[in-house]
Amino acid sequence: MADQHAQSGEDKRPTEIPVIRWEEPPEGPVLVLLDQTRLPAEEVELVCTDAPVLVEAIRSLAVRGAPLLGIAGAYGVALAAARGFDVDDAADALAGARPTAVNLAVGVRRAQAAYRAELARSGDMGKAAEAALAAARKLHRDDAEASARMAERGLALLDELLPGGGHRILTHCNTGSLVSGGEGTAFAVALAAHRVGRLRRLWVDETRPLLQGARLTAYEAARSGMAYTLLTDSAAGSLFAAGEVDAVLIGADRIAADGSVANKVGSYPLAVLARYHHVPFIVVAPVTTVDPDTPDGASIEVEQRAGFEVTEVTAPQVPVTGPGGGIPVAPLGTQAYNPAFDVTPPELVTAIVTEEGVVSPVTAEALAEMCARSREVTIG
Ligand SMILES: CSC[C@H]1O[C@H](OP(=O)(O)O)[C@H](O)[C@@H]1O
Repeated sequence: MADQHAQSGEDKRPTEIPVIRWEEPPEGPVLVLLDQTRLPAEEVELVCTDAPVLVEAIRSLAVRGAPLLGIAGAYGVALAAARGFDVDDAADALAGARPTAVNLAVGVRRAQAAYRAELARSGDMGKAAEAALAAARKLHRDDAEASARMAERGLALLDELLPGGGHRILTHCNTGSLVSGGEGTAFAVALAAHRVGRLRRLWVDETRPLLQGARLTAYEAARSGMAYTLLTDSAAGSLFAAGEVDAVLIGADRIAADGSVANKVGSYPLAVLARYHHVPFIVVAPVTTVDPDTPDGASIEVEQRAGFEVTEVTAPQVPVTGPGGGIPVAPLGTQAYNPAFDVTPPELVTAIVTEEGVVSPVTAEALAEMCARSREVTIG
């Protein structure tokens, strides 16, 4: 099978530009983002001066991926506070920008709570703004640390489940440095395996309709020097049938209390294929993605996105004619079904890998115990 072997470059972060950074130029603080809608063709920075600009960046997926959304949301609250905007209005707009990834609201509310607590304590809005920024910076640091621990735990699990090394991993969407304060979630595990010579190949689902796999994961894989192969989402089944997949590694946007996993649309079919072909289906996500307040999969709000993302493709070098600003690939007026995520039931999940530990089998009790342990660590 033809391999797309990445050019043998040294292992480096997917871009020379940080995915997200806070800056304080003379004209006032800004949040600078790597615009992920422009990758892989261009590394373009997006400068956010207030919450509404950041809300649009979240909605357009210029900044995306559950853990990074939490970090960006927290910085967004700090930005509103630092620039004297209404913090509660900004927090509500940011938390509601995308409904499925619980991390977004978690990050926003943490920074908002820090702001409110300091304002109540000191009555000083400047100190309150600094408290919100400190909360955002802590979330950023904590996620980087969580990413490293998930990579370590995930690699250990792969080695346990697949003795002999030479793992052939299939992944979906994008879960690397572009969704994280560190090296990501599921992709970080593949990267760890690559670095110790135990990744034989990364199979990369293109991930229609927004092609996070083709545009972003292939980009990160190429920069890492690992062997990877891009495939259409519909080709995954034949890979399983050919015995070419040793494990599936995916991220998550929200994990309900019963262990149901919301992730990029196309994840559930992979879980069914994995079960049928007796292949481990592993979810890698920080504890901030587990939502004890969402009881089960049916309670997860799945973001429905605009149909033109399905009926059109965008190619910057080609004049666009479609109502969505893209090139129509379906008759004009075609209605499209475009859920951004789907939900995998816990019984199809082999393990959930977090920075606090591995939950397997996935039960509500095991998840609750892991979350309680995490809170003890956080509070401690
Ligand atoms: C590990 S978070 C990455 C997660 O986010 C992606 O969704 P989106 O690109 O719409 O933000 C996808 O669900 C990934 O698994």
